[in-house]
Amino acid sequence: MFVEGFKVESPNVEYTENEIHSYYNYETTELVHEPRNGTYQWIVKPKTAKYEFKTDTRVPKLGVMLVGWGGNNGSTLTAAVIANRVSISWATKDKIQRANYFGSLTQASSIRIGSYNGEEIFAPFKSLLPMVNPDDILFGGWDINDMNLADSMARAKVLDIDLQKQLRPYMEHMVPLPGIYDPDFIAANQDSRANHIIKGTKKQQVEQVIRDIREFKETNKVDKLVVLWTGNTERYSNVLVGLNDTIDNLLAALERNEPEISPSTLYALACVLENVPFINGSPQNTFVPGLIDLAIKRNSLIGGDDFKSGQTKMKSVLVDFLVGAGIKPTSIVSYNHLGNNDGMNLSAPQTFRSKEISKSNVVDDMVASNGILYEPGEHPDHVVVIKYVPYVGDSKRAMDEYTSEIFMGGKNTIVMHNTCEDSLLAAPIILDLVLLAELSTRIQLKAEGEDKLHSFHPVSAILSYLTKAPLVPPGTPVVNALSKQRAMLENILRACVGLAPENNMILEYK
Ligand SMILES: NC(=O)c1ccc[n+]([C@@H]2O[C@H](COP(=O)([O-])OP(=O)(O)OC[C@H]3O[C@@H](n4cnc5c(N)ncnc54)[C@H](O)[C@@H]3O)[C@@H](O)[C@H]2O)c1
Ligand SMILES: O=P([O-])([O-])O[C@@H]1[C@@H](O)[C@H](O)[C@@H](O)[C@H](O)[C@@H]1O
Repeated sequence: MFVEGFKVESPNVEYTENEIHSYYNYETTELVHEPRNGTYQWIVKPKTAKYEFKTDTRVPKLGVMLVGWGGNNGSTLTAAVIANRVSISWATKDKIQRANYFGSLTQASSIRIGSYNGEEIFAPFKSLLPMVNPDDILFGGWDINDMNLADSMARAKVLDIDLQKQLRPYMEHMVPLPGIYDPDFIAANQDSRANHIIKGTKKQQVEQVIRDIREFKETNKVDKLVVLWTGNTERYSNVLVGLNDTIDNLLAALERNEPEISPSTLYALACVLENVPFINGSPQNTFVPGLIDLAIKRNSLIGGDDFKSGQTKMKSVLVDFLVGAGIKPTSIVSYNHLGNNDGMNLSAPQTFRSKEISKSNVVDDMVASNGILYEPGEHPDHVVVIKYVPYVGDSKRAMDEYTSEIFMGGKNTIVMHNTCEDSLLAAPIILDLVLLAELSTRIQLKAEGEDKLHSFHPVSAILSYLTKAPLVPPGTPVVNALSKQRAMLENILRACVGLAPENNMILEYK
């Protein structure tokens, strides 16, 4: 059965006018590797760590500024939020379609809250904690191309024409702010698009972005702002001692107008200096070490990298299933072609390499988890191919082949074909990223022994479910298995309302 909402009644949970306060027992383990009876053994000691969570339940008026607002993802998301806000429905060849948020974890998935009279009861994921209603988000942003959002939506060729016609009046007055353009970091084929640029030195460009942020907040009277990069994939920046390896070196490099500082790093720098959350939806290494250190020093949320939307999301499910079932993937080939501007930009070797890295590393944690299947350092063959085929537009064709070793020398090959508008996969991911980033800034926690409540670590690991290459705090393990990422996120939010992790034991019925 599905219910619309719930309230927790517990001696460990207190609801006040503006807060939810929970006192939580975190059941974990402590491992030691010690001699026992003359030989070293791994000893597992169950441990209960007491935590306190405090969530500010005042939902802000949220502004979202997208870098690359005029792109396929940016225009599609903006269109979808408007369509939901005004409840647009439109004619398709199959039926009258209504706006929805399918593909969004926060808006269209559910959680189990328990059993009632022998029936499993589920509630909306978003009912766990007060979240911003996406219908209320105010969008803005930057683009190196000056096209308005209605024309950008038409250029993207993602949404049905009848829907586009209804949306045009809402979007034709939306024009991105000029963006920071550096042809050295994206494909040369993007040069004809770049007609809307912030002039000046890199430092002057950062200062302009800061002015843009302040003006957007003031003009729109938003309480909070999140900036998200959905611009073109850049090549990796060289990480060099003396350039971007420390805060001081990065800021000094900015003063010297060093060419090796990428546009995405400049936007991120502006946001960290303004304490505005910045999320990287692309695979490049925007977060160079000096920037990460600055974000930590200023406790300014950063998250990324690269939306996990399709082929890689499926990979992080399938490989988790195979390895978890004791089956040994030995060859993974991921091919796709698409014809949108993203695909055109990725047709350059240097930008493709950024994407190849984020699409390839996603199986590392799952492979490393099973020493029965894999020798130390052993990995499946893993190949990623992306081709640009203009005719198919945003309708990405993904073809995957997984070959595995199975019982008694057998082999199994799984082949998948997956076709859909890439932007219709990414747009709801962008929504979840900005909503969860905003929510996480309203949560404080304190472990037993800490003297006061504090925010999550500014390198936002709880966004991992939504990214191909999760950015995590230094020294933190990277988890890519989708089920574990979702469980981590859900269970942290459950802890904020004093609910135990969903352990699926259902002992009541065993
Ligand atoms: N399923 C998906 O669509 C998906 C999944 C994962 C990652 N991504 C990444 O999301 C990004 C956007 O994808 P898209 O399909 O919307 O691409 P797109 O090319 O349609 O949009 C990118 C937009 O960014 C603009 N731009 C480029 N550099 C800029 C800069 N420095 N400042 C401001 N604007 C800039 C471009 O003019 C363009 O309008 C890409 O990097 C892509 O790799 C997309
Ligand atoms: O998310 P996913 O389907 O694994 O990966 C996708 C790639 O297959 C596609 O070629 C690229 O254009 C998208 O930006 C996205 O990164």
